[in-house]
Amino acid sequence: MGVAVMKLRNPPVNSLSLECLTEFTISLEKLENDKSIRGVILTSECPGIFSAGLDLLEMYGRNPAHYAEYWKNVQELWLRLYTSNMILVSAINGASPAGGCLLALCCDYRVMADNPKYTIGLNESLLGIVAPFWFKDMYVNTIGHREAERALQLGTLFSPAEALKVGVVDEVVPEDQVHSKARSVMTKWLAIPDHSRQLTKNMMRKATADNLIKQREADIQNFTSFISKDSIQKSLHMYLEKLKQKKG
Ligand SMILES: CC/C=C\C/C=C\C/C=C\C=C\CC(=O)SCCNC(=O)CCNC(=O)[C@H](O)C(C)(C)COP(=O)(O)OP(=O)(O)OC[C@H]1O[C@@H](n2cnc3c(N)ncnc32)[C@H](O)[C@@H]1OP(=O)(O)O
Repeated sequence: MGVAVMKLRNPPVNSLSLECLTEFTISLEKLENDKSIRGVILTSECPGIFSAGLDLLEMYGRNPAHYAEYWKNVQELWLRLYTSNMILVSAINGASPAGGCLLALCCDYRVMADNPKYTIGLNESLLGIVAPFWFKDMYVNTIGHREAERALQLGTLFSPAEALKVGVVDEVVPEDQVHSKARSVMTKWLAIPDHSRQLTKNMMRKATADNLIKQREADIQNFTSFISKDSIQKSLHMYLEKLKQKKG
């Protein structure tokens, strides 16, 4: 039926390393150029994890040129996903913090597994960093200004039930039904003529995408100088240590 399934596979936690981001963007571009493909189901092959978001090791202890290169690729993936002409449905089969949530938010419809261990949200403030304006814009577009304001400040990671209530996801289903539900949602969306759906999607999303496009270079510079600060590097160090200690 012209539907591709993209499975994120970067063990152990599907963090979005530079290599992973680049491969993702290229795969997406190929699908976009394949006229037989009308829809993509985005899911994960890592058990219990949709995506741990941006790779913290790409943002910690590197040089400014690396940060700039990394951020350019984060922007590129976001622009491609958010403005895709294809129907994107995410089958969220695990934890989905920060950049993981961002991937899901780019989709046209989000189905999440009903497992309270899985959480989703933009938790950047918990790491001592700030979600960029275009993450924020997409959050506001999805859940409204007040909910986004609160969730961004608190770095809220929502359980599936909470995510459904606030509108971060569209549907929560038993874990073993995530994929079948994503497929049935896709079938419904495929019934809409592509041209009218695509024009409508473009009308809804263009202003948000253009907002980044017109200041991409400045955004890269902001990110690079922000992430290079000693205080921010210190926060990231502490967060990485906390992740390590969780194990021991
Ligand atoms: C003024 C403003 C201007 C500009 C904007 C500025 C800044 C914006 C900057 C950045 C925005 C970033 C968005 C992001 O996506 S940041 C990433 C946020 N991600 C997280 O907080 C998730 C952290 N991870 C977890 O919570 C958990 O790992 C988990 C729930 C995903 C999985 O838990 P598990 O118990 O199954 O696994 P762990 O033992 O915790 O982890 C295994 C292994 O993986 C490492 N790891 C986890 N997450 C990441 C990651 N995101 N990047 C890199 N590595 C990660 C973890 O440390 C473990 O490593 P070791 O095995 O100990 O080596």
